[in-house]
Amino acid sequence: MTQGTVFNKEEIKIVLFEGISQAAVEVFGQAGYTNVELLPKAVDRETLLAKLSGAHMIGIRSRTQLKQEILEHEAASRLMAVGCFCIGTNQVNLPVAATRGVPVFNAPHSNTRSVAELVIGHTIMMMRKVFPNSMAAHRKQWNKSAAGCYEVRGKTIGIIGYGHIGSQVSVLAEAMGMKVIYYDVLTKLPLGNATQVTSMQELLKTADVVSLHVPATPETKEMMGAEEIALMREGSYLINASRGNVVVVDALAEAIRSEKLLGAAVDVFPKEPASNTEAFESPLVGLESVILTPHIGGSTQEAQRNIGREVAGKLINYCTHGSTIGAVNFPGVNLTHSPNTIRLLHIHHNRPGVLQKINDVVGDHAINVLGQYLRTTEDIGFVVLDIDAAHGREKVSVIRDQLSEVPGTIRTRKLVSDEEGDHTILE
Ligand SMILES: NC(=O)C1=CN([C@@H]2O[C@H](COP(=O)(O)OP(=O)(O)OC[C@H]3O[C@@H](n4cnc5c(N)ncnc54)[C@H](O)[C@@H]3O)[C@@H](O)[C@H]2O)C=CC1
Ligand SMILES: O=C(O)C(=O)COP(=O)(O)O
Repeated sequence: MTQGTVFNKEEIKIVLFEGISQAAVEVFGQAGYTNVELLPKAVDRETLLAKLSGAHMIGIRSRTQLKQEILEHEAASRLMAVGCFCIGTNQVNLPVAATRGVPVFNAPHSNTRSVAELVIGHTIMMMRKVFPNSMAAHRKQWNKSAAGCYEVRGKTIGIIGYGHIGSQVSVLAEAMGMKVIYYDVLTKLPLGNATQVTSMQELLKTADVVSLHVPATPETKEMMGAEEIALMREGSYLINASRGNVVVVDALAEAIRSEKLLGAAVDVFPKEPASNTEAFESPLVGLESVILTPHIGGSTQEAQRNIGREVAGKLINYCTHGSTIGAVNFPGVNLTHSPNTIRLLHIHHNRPGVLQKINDVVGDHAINVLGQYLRTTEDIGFVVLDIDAAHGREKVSVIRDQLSEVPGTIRTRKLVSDEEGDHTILE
């Protein structure tokens, strides 16, 4: 019989990469998870593997790539859950994580306002040529001129991707007197006086400023190339604070050089330095009408603090209770305290017959099941069984062993609750 290894909360190894907020460490600490290592930046592959070794949970931001090779590496064999302390989860191979039984959590709202504010700032700065004039002033050069400078009032902003960020840009832009049109693959409720247009082409032909707020998907890869930029109005502007490979950067650089576009503001790049010590290279470097920011859309104290709390909370809920609410690649089961139970988690490939086998195993034992939960996605099934602790750990371990043998099983876990219902031990 496999008793499994017993880990108390303070033995659960958590590694947080990329300068995640101290707020996360505090939230872990308050919940009893004190074995937390906080690394200030993204690390290279070797260090990543070394840090992953023995880690139960990790936290990353947008730079750390959790590719198939990393997730399937021996070093990641203990990995139980991943927290993306950001919105984007494209840096993680989500299907592979799921088939390893590793739910991935993120913070879908916490930094959206910060991005929207930066985009508004970028819009005004671009249209007033603030950065080239400021840089000239730093060189002791006085460029007082109205040439090529415009108010944003009355101009049309075209938002591509009207989700959490795009819709907030919409509200803020309208408050400044801009007209808002947007394009989205889904029909979205227009906020204020914004208008949804039916094609991206229509938006590109109409807007004075185009702002991109789509996720990184195969469909959005290079969605703004030379052809699309050619459709934009002469003397218009482009903002990208979504993902670097949404725009063909060479095409954008050419449009700036030819003055087809009067300016651009870019926060994200196809290739970003892994850390602040690495040099930044881009075809846009040196084009003074392009505002370049180092992927800081979500980098505010407020956003980072909120993200730290939110994602740490989700990881704690998963580790302590098995709750997968908020996971982006996993069936969502909302679980809380369950006093005097032994909770078995069974993660499996969602294929016919697995559930029947699980029920057969449970049925073969005369046990009191206090709660049973099932959620599935197309590929993954997640069953949770709350078994009366009166049956004893030994018996439940036998059941767990048998459940582990069910064909299609990816992973099982056993959580033992104390009298208060806190599942303090991971076996
Ligand atoms: N610069 C930065 O620091 C940050 C960048 N981001 C990026 O911004 C992206 C958007 O964030 P949210 O607004 O929170 O996401 P969201 O999921 O709320 O909104 C995305 C919207 O894009 C739409 N969409 C998807 N594919 C599309 C397509 N092919 N054409 C048109 N619309 C399409 C969706 O229907 C949705 O309405 C994130 O995925 C992330 O990559 C997010 C936070 C910080
Ligand atoms: O939330 C996102 O998707 C972002 O792009 C922000 O990434 P970051 O946490 O600043 O590396």
